[in-house]
This record gives sequence, C-alpha cells and structure tokens, in this order.
Amino acid sequence: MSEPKKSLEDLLRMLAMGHQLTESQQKDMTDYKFWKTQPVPNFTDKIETEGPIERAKRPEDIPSQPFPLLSDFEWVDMDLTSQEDLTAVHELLYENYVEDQDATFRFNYSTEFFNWALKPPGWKKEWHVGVRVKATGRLVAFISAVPITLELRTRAIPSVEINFLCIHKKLRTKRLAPVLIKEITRRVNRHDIWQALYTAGIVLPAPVATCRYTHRPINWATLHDVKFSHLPPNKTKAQMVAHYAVPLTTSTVGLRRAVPADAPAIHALFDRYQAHFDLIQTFTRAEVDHWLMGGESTVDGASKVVHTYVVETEGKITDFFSFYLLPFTVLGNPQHDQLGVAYLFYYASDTGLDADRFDAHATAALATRLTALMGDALVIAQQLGVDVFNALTSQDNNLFMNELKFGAGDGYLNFYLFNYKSFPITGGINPQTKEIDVAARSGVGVVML
Ligand SMILES: CCCCCCCCCCCCCC(=O)SCCNC(=O)CCNC(=O)[C@H](O)C(C)(C)COP(=O)(O)OP(=O)(O)OC[C@H]1O[C@@H](n2cnc3c(N)ncnc32)[C@H](O)[C@@H]1OP(=O)(O)O
Repeated sequence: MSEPKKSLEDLLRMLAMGHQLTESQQKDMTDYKFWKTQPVPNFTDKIETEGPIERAKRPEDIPSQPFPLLSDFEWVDMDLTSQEDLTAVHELLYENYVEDQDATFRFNYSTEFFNWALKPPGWKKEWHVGVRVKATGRLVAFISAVPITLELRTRAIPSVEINFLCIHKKLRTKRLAPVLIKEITRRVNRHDIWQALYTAGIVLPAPVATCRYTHRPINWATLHDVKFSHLPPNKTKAQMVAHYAVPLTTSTVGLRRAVPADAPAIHALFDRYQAHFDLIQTFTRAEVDHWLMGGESTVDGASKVVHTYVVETEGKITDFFSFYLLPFTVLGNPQHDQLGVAYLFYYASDTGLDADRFDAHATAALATRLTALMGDALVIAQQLGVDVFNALTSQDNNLFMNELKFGAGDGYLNFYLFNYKSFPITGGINPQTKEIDVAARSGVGVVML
C-alpha cells in the first residue's frame, strides 16, 4: 500500500490554519514582539478578576487617520456590494488563505458566502479593510471585523469578531500583520467598541479556550480519492465505505427545513440553550434572520450557505440545528474538482433544558437527542453533496461525537479575547492529554467561521 499524501488530519490542520505548538516550541512572551505591546493576557497571568485590560478610552481620543503604510501601498475600504471588490477578496483568499504545501486544496468562497460571513446586521464597509499596491491596484492584504454582542458568564460585551486576516504570500514575514491589526483596532475603537473575539490555529498570548477539530467522513471513497483519508491496515475500501455509511433518509419525527416564520421560536430556544455556556454570542432578531435564516446569502428562498432545520412537534419548535457549507476546490485530481465540506454551526434542544446542565438524567437524554439530530444533519449534508462534516469540541458536541463516528483531528482552534481578561474556559478537551473530554463538555458556546 502506498503512503497517502494527505490525511484527514492534514485537512483539519489546514482548516485550523496553523499548527499547535508543543509547550517547548511555544515562544516566550518577550518573543511576541507585537503581541507583547497589545492589551492581551500573558500566558502566565493569574487572572483574579474578569474585565477589560486597558483603561477606558473615548472614541475621540483615537486618531482619525489610518496608520501609515509604506509608500507603495494604500488602504482601501473593500466594497462587498460590488462584484469587482468581491472578486478581489475572493482571489486574495483563494490564492493565499490556505497553507497547503502542494497547493492542491483551496477554499471555494462564493459571493453568497461573503454576503453571509461579512455582511451581518451592522456591518460596515470601513471594517472590510484592504491593502492595495498603489501602482497596480492589486489587493495584497485583508482583514475584517463584524459587530457582535459577546456574553461572558452573563456579562454582555459589545465586540467585534475579527476574521479573514490574509497577506499575500509574497509579502509575508514583513510585519504587515501587526499594521493590519492596529488599523482595524483603530477603526473599531472609533465606533466605541473596545473588545474583540478572534480565533487562530496558532498559539498567541493567550487563549481563553482551546478546542479541537473533529471530522466525520461522509463520503469516504471521495476523501480517499483526493488523498485526504487513508486506508488503515487490515481494512478494505469497502469496509471503510460501509463503516461511514450514512442513512439515506432522516429519522427524527417533525424535522423540516426552517422557514422565516420559525425565527422567533428558534431565537427563544437559542437563548435558553446558549445560557448553559460561558462564552456566547447573543443575537438580535435581525441577527437570527441573518446567521440562522441566511440573510443575504438567500437565493430563491433558500440560503446557499447556512442550512437550518427545526423539529416541530404539535406546533412547538423543540429543537433546531444548523451547519454551513464552504467547499474546497481540488486542483490536479483526475476524479474530483470539488470537496463538499460542512461545518456544524448553532443548535439547541429543549431536551433536559430545565435541569442543571450536568444532571445525569438530563445529560443522558440530551446525548440521545443530539445524537439523533446530528445523525440527521449528516443525512442532510450527504444529500447536499458534503464529503466531510466538521465540528469542534465546543458546545455540547462531545455528547454525540463518539456515537456518530466523528474522529479527533490534530488541528486545534484557539479562542482569544482582545482587551479582556477572562478565567479559562474549557474547550472540550483535557488540557494535558488533549483528548476529548465528554464529561466536562465545553464552556464555549460561540461558533466562529
Ligand atoms: C477592539 C478591536 C480589536 C480588533 C483586533 C483584535 C485582534 C485581532 C487579531 C487578528 C486575528 C486574526 C484571525 C484570523 O483571521 S486567523 C487566520 C489567519 N490567516 C491565515 O492563516 C492565512 C494565511 N496566513 C497569512 O496570511 C499570514 O501568515 C498572516 C496574515 C496570518 C500573518 O502574516 P505574516 O506571516 O506575514 O506575519 P507578519 O510578519 O506580518 O507579522 C508577524 C506577527 O503577526 C502575528 N500573527 C501571525 N499570525 C497571526 C494570526 N493568525 N493572528 C494574529 N496574529 C498573528 C505573529 O505572531 C507576529 O507577531 P509577534 O509574534 O511578533 O507578536
């Protein structure tokens, strides 16, 4: 048997956008030349009280002019309502976002994906920050912020989510990332927002939580064809396909696609369910319409990106789940040019919801219910052409992973808060062994793209 070029672990590592450093590889705080100047906790900080790190400032104290750039470059507000700018962001990310050694896999971003990810309620053009080469107009760097309300252990924190930081491969390691980060900070501060949530595969000072990626092969044969899945010794391809076979039809009674009229019930259930976690994002009704019902990613009545399903029993919405799609383009493979990839997004169930989160009966009932619901999510994903379904060890995901054959990858996702000290939050893994911790589950409720 020839050695596979890639494994699902590689895929997950790519998705995590970086490598988890072992403790001996981890830099000292003093080596973080940029981050040591920023209002973020140190690795060794003993947090005594939760709260902002920097003294309160006022928007008028923040410079009104952008940070200076080298004279060949200029700042540009990307206009994501224009096809031209959408294409420029697409090209930059497509070519440069994924660190894939052989450049065979790329995120296949669509206009609908950007409309969903970057244009939620309250989005601002000036928070879609680009850097262009003056002479050619070519986009060479990007960073984005979208507004969110975070809640850390019931304390509401008006924040932004920072995402899609990307620098053209030719401009790497030139200290441009700190300039982009300082510029987006300035632009956000001018709107009287002083905290941010961001995630990265790499270790920076200092994560509030660390989750692990897990993956559930749906179409094992395709994953094998594109060298993502390898054939374990003593197994046949047919055995692997059978092992990961997903039923053709869903099994939960009352399961159906969510429609706009469900939004208030979904919202109420979402709020009750998320109250169990330490770090969450709260939604306004408009944000439910956007993030769960699809917002501007909706074409002909259905979102092309986010798929939300509800369970209705005797007129009552008892559960919902959602996942989003972000496929890979596969280059240079004779059999496949696309890989369907789904990511678990938000969900909630009223099963056991009135009991204490760790009550044994409630936990067992919820585990059974989530296993049924997520089993159906896999069925629907399969119908949508998804080859692999990814989930983190956040939320209550650990309750259904083993049963549904999600496998732990070697990619991790670190969650960071900017300008906020927080007690550590469990990411669903044992901090020492990094194994999935079913009993502790996770305090992370928020899902980042
Ligand atoms: C109140 C509002 C606040 C808003 C801001 C909140 C903070 C937001 C923070 C951003 C959240 C982003 C969330 C996402 O989008 S995570 C996704 C990041 N993107 C990618 O992985 C795509 C491929 N990679 C690239 O495009 C580049 O390698 C990037 C742009 C990542 C770095 O470019 P480059 O490789 O050319 O490096 P440099 O020489 O310019 O700069 C080196 C400095 O940058 C620090 N670095 C490297 N990678 C990251 C990273 N992922 N988050 C934060 N910092 C990072 C690094 O430790 C070093 O600082 P220090 O070690 O010396 O201290």
